[in-house]
Amino acid sequence: MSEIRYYPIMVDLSGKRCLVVGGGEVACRKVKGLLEAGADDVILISPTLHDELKELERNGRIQVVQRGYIPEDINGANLVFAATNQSQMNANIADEARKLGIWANLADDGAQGSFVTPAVHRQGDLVMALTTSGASPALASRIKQELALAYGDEYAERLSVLRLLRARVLHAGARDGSGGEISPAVRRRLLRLAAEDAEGWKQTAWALREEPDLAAAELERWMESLRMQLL
Ligand SMILES: C[C@@]1(CC(=O)O)C2=NC(=C\c3[nH]c(c(CCC(=O)O)c3CC(=O)O)Cc3[nH]c(c(CC(=O)O)c3CCC(=O)O)/C=C3\N/C(=C\2)[C@@H](CCC(=O)O)[C@]3(C)CC(=O)O)/[C@H]1CCC(=O)O
Ligand SMILES: NC(=O)c1ccc[n+]([C@@H]2O[C@H](COP(=O)([O-])OP(=O)(O)OC[C@H]3O[C@@H](n4cnc5c(N)ncnc54)[C@H](O)[C@@H]3O)[C@@H](O)[C@H]2O)c1
Repeated sequence: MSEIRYYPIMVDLSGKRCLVVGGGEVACRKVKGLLEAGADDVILISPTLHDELKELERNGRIQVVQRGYIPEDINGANLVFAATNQSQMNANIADEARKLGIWANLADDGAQGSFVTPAVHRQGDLVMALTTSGASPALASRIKQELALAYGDEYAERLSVLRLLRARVLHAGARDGSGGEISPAVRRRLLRLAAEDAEGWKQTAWALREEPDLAAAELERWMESLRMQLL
């Protein structure tokens, strides 16, 4: 086992400057992962550029500085990805980042960085991120594919309905079908039951998609049927 035990967190990247150094396949994968996560301030430094990076620059998704890295580049960065094919250069970038208290990722020597990037499966609000702590990135990628099969696109819809139900149940003074206030203990049980209910959300999801005017009524119907199950 590696000596590093990683702590997973989910970071909101909006307004955070992400600096990617290198313009090859690996830098490109890191950039795409950042953009998928909503990063809006991605700067890439590299003398050569993968085609997809050129396209992302043309579309204004990232800023590119086409030259080799210089130490000043790191100023103002919140996260740094050192993904050049020069291991000494990657190590220097990581040293500078460490001195400045900036978090850095090293593509060629994960353990020397302050964080590693996980393999990620997304379906709407569902975000599954996993790591093998550097033991086998290829297995991380494989497990991600297995998760993608088990957690397909219905999970995006299921979560959008659960989010609505949760807001409705937690809404201050939420009432049940007969006008009684729902107690905090019952709310918790109701929300757990809703998460376990593999079918109940589907009617609301259908309404949201096809007949938005019916969605609120469908949500009430589902909540009421869950509440009846608690009695
Ligand atoms: C998960 C993923 C995320 C991403 O990059 O977005 C990711 N690597 C992926 C793929 C992949 N990388 C490599 C192969 C070839 C097979 C192999 O070598 O095993 C494949 C497989 C492929 O290409 O299919 C080579 C490789 N990777 C690292 C080193 C250097 C070293 O060992 O330190 C070398 C040798 C370089 C060389 O040969 O010189 C290092 C790291 N790679 C990590 C993440 C971090 C640990 C994560 C973990 O263990 O879970 C870590 C430590 C640092 C980091 O990059 O953050 C992404 C899958 C994305 C997806 O499919 O969604
Ligand atoms: N973490 C991972 O998932 C993973 C996977 C495969 C490889 N790797 C490692 O990552 C490194 C990069 O892989 P790649 O396939 O993208 O390599 P690559 O050779 O395709 O690209 C390297 C890029 O770095 C740029 N570069 C070189 N010196 C630079 C400098 N001084 N400043 C800025 N940019 C510079 C090059 O111009 C090029 O664009 C490899 O050397 C390998 O060790 C990591």
